[in-house]
Amino acid sequence: NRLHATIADINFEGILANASGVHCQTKEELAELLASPYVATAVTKSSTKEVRTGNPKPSYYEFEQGSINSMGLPNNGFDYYLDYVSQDHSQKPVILSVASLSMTEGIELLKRVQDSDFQGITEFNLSCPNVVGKPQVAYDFETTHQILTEVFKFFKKPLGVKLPPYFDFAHFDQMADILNQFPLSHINSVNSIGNGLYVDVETEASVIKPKKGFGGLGGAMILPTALANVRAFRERLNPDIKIIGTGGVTSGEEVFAHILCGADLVSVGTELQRQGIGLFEKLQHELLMIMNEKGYQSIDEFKGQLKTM
Ligand SMILES: O=C(O)c1[nH]c(=O)[nH]c(=O)c1I
Repeated sequence: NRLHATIADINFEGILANASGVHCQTKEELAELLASPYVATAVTKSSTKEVRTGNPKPSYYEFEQGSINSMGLPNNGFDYYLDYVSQDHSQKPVILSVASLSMTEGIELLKRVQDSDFQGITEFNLSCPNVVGKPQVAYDFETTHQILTEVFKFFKKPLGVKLPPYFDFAHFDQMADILNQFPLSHINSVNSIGNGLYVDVETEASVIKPKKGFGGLGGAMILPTALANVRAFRERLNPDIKIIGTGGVTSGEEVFAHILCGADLVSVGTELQRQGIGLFEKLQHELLMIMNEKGYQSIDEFKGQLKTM
């Protein structure tokens, strides 16, 4: 297969996935993703111990250049998703996303994953920007180091982390130094650009209700930030730590660019929300066309091979 990847000894046929949060709230949505021959894996909505309804609506808004969301971590509860991923989906791996409303809750949930029958990949979301009063954990390097130190005392299954975008080389360096201390299966980079603000000039108002209109940015406009983060971490991280590239994918071109920067899998959020599951066939077709034009048989021939001047 020309499009393949391996994370934590788990093989993926194809390289496309949903971004956590999109088309992954219910078992039906997850099953629909897995049923698509163009989807390599499904990532669950980040889950918390308790069921959450999330922030008041409207909490999602799309505009030409992308999207803004302040969903507020709505989810059907950890047990619901652990039950689903623990069922046999042998035809495809499923990634379980776990949120951390607090260090103690995150650790408790990961202990339950460790003690469960689930043998797949868990992704610890350290970057939700929309829980009122809660900071994005991964912007606090000391706390991130502390949490990962605690977690890896007991967690022996494949574990990755969902990271927010960073914007400073000192932060790329500091975060990579921390991550390289742990046997992580992968990082997923980037989460939305936190706390953007979209203003509707006609109504002179913000467009989502939570947090006076502040929310995470996604879609086409975040591509350069997403690619920079994928590239920066690929250059800095231990090669055993794989990368799921997320952010700004609307066509095969951006999938190609993510791989060129070092991504092993590529996940899609805003555009998936817009176009639905049919998008994956389009993305895979476009990627293969680009590879044919360039004479690449497999993505291994160009993965991480971004040229510089
Ligand atoms: O508001 C959300 O539910 C949300 N929204 C995002 O853009 N990223 C996240 O990690 C989460 I947990």
